Amino acid sequence: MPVTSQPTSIEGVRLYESPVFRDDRGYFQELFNEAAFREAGLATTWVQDNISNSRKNVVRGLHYQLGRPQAKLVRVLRGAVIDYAVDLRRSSPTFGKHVAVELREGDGRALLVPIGFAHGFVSLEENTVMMYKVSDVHHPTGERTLLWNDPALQISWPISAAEAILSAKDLAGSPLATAETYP
Ligand SMILES: Cc1cn([C@H]2C[C@H](O)[C@@H](COP(=O)(O)OP(=O)(O)O[C@H]3O[C@@H](C)C(=O)[C@@H](O)[C@H]3O)O2)c(=O)[nH]c1=O
Repeated sequence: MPVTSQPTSIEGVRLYESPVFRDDRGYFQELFNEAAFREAGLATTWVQDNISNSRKNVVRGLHYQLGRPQAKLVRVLRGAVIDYAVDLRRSSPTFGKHVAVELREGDGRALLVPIGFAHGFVSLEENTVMMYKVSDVHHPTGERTLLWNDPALQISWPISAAEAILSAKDLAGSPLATAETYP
């Protein structure tokens, strides 16, 4: 069955949709079919699959890697998130701008976060499970965090800083003004 794709407000960030077959048992979906994604225009070679489980109001991000940058193909297996991709390509007309997309279990959707973007999400439900493919391996010394609630990003998060649950690393993220970026 074909995977369809649609653009977002930022060039290169795309939303893919796979058919979800529902019946009285529940649903079935092909999570990843290489040929179907290639037909839909996405021929990236993925080298690693990641999964995370988050309590409600967990914010992870906004993350990117220097040296070994990663494209990410992001979907939600349980619960729901608002997912964000922030353009960190200095030469881009949309530098500093972001796309926000709601992803939830059973929606058949996958968001492509290309190389050159920071990525993050907020979990809207308890035990939200996110799964994503990445195009390069984890490179701890190249990991960077863009400060999730830097006002310069103009992201309207659905929760306040007091409600958000973040890692120590993410609390200490860099604002856009001093963040290292991509060419
Ligand atoms: C990202 C990553 C982490 N780890 C380890 C390092 C650490 O001990 C533990 C938790 O790592 P973190 O706190 O960085 O996990 P997390 O905050 O979930 O990081 C992820 O956030 C989302 C938004 C992304 O876009 C991902 O690319 C990734 O950066 O897992 C790996 O072994 N491999 C990996 O690829």
